[in-house]
Amino acid sequence: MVVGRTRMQDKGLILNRPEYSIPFAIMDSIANSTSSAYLFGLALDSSNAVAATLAIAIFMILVSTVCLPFSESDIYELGGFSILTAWPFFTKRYDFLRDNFRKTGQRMFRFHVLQHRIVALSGELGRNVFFNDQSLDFSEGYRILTGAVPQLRDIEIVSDDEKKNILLKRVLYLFRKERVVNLLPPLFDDVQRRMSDWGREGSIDPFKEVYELVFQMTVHLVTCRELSEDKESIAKLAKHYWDLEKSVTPFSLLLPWFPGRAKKARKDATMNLYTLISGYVDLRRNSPHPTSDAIDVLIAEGDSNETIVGFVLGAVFAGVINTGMTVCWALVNLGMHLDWKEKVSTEVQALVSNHTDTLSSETLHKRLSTIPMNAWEDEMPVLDSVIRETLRLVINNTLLRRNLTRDIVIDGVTLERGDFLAYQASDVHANPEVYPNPEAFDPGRYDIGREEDKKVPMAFLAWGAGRHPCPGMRVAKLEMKIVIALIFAGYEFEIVDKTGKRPIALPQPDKNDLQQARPLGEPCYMKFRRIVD
Ligand code: HEM
Repeated sequence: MVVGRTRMQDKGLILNRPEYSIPFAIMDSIANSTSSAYLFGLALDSSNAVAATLAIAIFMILVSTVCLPFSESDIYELGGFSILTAWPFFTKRYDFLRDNFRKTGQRMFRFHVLQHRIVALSGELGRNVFFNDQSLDFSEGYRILTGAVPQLRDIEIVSDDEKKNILLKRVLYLFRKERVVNLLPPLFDDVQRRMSDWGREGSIDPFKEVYELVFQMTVHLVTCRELSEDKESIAKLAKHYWDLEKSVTPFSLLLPWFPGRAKKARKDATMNLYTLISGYVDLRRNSPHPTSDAIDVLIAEGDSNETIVGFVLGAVFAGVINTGMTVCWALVNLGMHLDWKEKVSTEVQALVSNHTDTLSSETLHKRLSTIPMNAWEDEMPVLDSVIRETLRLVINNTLLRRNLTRDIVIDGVTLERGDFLAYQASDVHANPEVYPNPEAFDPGRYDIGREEDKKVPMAFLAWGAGRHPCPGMRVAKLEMKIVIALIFAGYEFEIVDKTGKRPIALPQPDKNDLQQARPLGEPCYMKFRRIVD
């Protein structure tokens, strides 16, 4: 492999590590202290303290950017001031990685976020190490570089649960097939209740209303009926999540210890989430009638309130975003590709007539809720391909790891212990050699005979791969199918722009919008008319 020279090498300027380790050691100590103002003997609430802290922060930022830590490197380093270079990593992550791979022409490049070194990887070799190497930690990268993950440590609730992979274990335990089967009827009730608020005819923003259906179902799956049936509590829960999301700014990620407004907003939102969810855990704990709802199951397992709340926070975060954006885009894609809309409609009609009594006077959602789990999983190949293609086009998250154990050498490049790694799924999902015409919505590319997703190893990464496949896949697919089946069997719909007409151009997701991937430019809407109750 041809390895890029560092910019500093190009300029004949190579600094050794010890020269930058001093200012970064100071930064670390500040970051690790509960408050830099206290470190310097000042009270937090005095305006002097805030000014002093701000001055220290600015000083440290300047020091860190001036003393850019270039080592004698075997990898292309992004030059410039590290803060400025890395800023788009926080604001426009998708573009940042794509553009720098294009610009450098390399399979790997490195940049700095203050004291952290991040290596962006691409290609088959990089992908293989990223997903399979045992030295790579799954959670550190997300915790440190992605602020929207709710963490109880922000409100000084400390538990060892994170280390024990509680979230993964509980998701696997709660989402067992035999458990999920019993949840089908209440999930259909949930969605139906919310959809009936849309009225019989009108127009909705799917990126709000359909997204909310997914939020509702996910909360039901990981908490209890009392919470999921209380519209006001659900709305509050959603608001606290958005408050948390809004509190994340590039500045708050770069200087998480800085006692500014963002830190306070984050703390308040996390506390509000904790109080709300913990209240429902107490409610279930004190109930004389245990149920099979998730909170009751976890109480029976002996989990503390902290563990249960930590699980709920993580599961809602992991569950809603990707499922929400995928089902919204699946509906938009189907609304814009009438041939596929027709095929899905035929498939849904067949499912309904094969598994329900079409002459029954029961409502549609009640009939659908009796369809066996196997039928949802095995008898919807067209919808499966539509979901897969939507995932390929929309879920191009930047996946993160941290190398915690030992140096790893890939193709002559050393990934040092402590380095963060970033891999963007579009590296393969948008590769025209794997997926010809990669921007096109073409669910047929997974058909037998074409099978483009099997052309190279790990060609389809929307559900993860290697050591960390998504444990929520079964439930996420089920949630999407519930929504799509209810819409296809119960409504006529079309995708329109704000004037009520079919958009001239195909709406495209904003891949830098990590929470919702809303359409770029003009919004689009779903115009509907109820046809079957
Ligand atoms: C369309 C929906 C979803 C997509 C596309 C998706 C995608 C992914 C991906 C790509 C990963 C691996 C991340 C990495 O390698 O860094 C992952 C992991 C994970 N997902 Fe999902 N996910 C979805 C829904 C869900 C749901 C509904 C849940 C549970 C409520 C969930 C829980 C998790 C958890 C706990 C992990 C971490 C696994 C581990 O620690 O090894 N996901 N997901």
